[in-house]
Amino acid sequence: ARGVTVHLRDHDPEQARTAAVLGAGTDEEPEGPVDLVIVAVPPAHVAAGLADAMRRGLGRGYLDVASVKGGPRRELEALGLDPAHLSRYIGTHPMSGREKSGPLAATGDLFEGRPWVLTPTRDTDTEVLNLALELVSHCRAVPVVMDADGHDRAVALVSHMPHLVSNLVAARLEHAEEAAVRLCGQGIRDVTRIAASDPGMWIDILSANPGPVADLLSEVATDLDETVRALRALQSSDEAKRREGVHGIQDVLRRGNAGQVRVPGKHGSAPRAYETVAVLISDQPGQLARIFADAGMAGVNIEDVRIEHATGQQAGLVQLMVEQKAAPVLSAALRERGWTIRQ
Ligand SMILES: NC(=O)c1ccc[n+]([C@@H]2O[C@H](COP(=O)([O-])OP(=O)(O)OC[C@H]3O[C@@H](n4cnc5c(N)ncnc54)[C@H](O)[C@@H]3O)[C@@H](O)[C@H]2O)c1
Ligand SMILES: O=C(O)C(=O)C[C@]1(C(=O)O)C=C[C@@H](O)C=C1
Repeated sequence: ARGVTVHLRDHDPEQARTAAVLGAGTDEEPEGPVDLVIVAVPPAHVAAGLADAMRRGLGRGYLDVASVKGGPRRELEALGLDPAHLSRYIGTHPMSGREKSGPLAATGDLFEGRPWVLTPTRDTDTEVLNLALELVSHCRAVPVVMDADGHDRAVALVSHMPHLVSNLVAARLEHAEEAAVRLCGQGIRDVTRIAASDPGMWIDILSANPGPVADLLSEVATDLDETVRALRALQSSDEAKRREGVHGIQDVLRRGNAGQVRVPGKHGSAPRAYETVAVLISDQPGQLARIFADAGMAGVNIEDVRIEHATGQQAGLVQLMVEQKAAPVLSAALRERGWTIRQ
């Protein structure tokens, strides 16, 4: 979309072909070295993939997008490459992804407005840093410079520990009664979405960052113990104990609120208050595309979107987040085109 020629290569040629058909580039080999080689393979294969590309002189610059940065760099350094090769490498990590794998899960706007971490060292060639910055800019992401180990500590907090917590919550459902599971609403969908991710990829990620994640999970475990104690106190027949329990729970909820407001909004700044227009859709192909097209015809920009599926029903609720003044315009336009709007 930005006029850059992209050559795709995968150890499974079928994946590269599918990505090419979807418009991600061409699966034909380049005629000579490319400007930038991007290695986007599971973390455990990153160092070998980079070293192989460097030895074959496939590009002027090399980067990877793995979710961990310290391990792949150290593995690459241990492979005994020429230092001139190493200076042409920069480790990066776009802070956006999907719980599904492969080209069919890809979307063109995945990185828009998201942080994209770059981990240059003193030896990184300026031209390579600039190529990486150009890539981030093409993807409309926001560059953030960090050192590799600082990055790994940060993502332990904002990505790796939450991933495990999501799995732990989802694991409670494995043998739960069907009568309970059918009641799943949006809250548990939000909390467990990422638990659908590829376990192989996550074993690689967690194996490369076990210490910081274990430290954080141990803090969560302490909080859990205190929360369980507070809940047990709420069951007590002693009034003073029950009050203690209420304080304990209030404390957890207050601390949760205080942490949640620190989560940045879509464009990296404080979350913005959008108005929600909720539209009822039937479970048929093309419904979402029609809503988006109708919103576009009404001149309304959709800032965010959420979909709630009702269990066991052929219908769902699409929540369109728009600027406050655009909400009445969108509601009226969609009603006029036959959509049912939920207040
Ligand atoms: N999915 C996310 O949420 C996310 C977000 C940011 C970064 N990342 C990182 O991006 C990288 C790729 O993840 P993904 O989600 O795109 O995975 P994916 O499974 O969608 O794609 C990985 C591709 O690599 C191919 N592959 C595997 N081993 C290979 C090898 N040795 N040589 C060549 N190709 C090989 C696979 O066939 C597959 O097509 C990982 O390092 C991951 O940590 C993922
Ligand atoms: O939202 C998702 O599905 C993700 O995969 C997101 C997520 C994250 O934790 O933020 C997961 C791992 C990647 O390294 C980067 C992004």
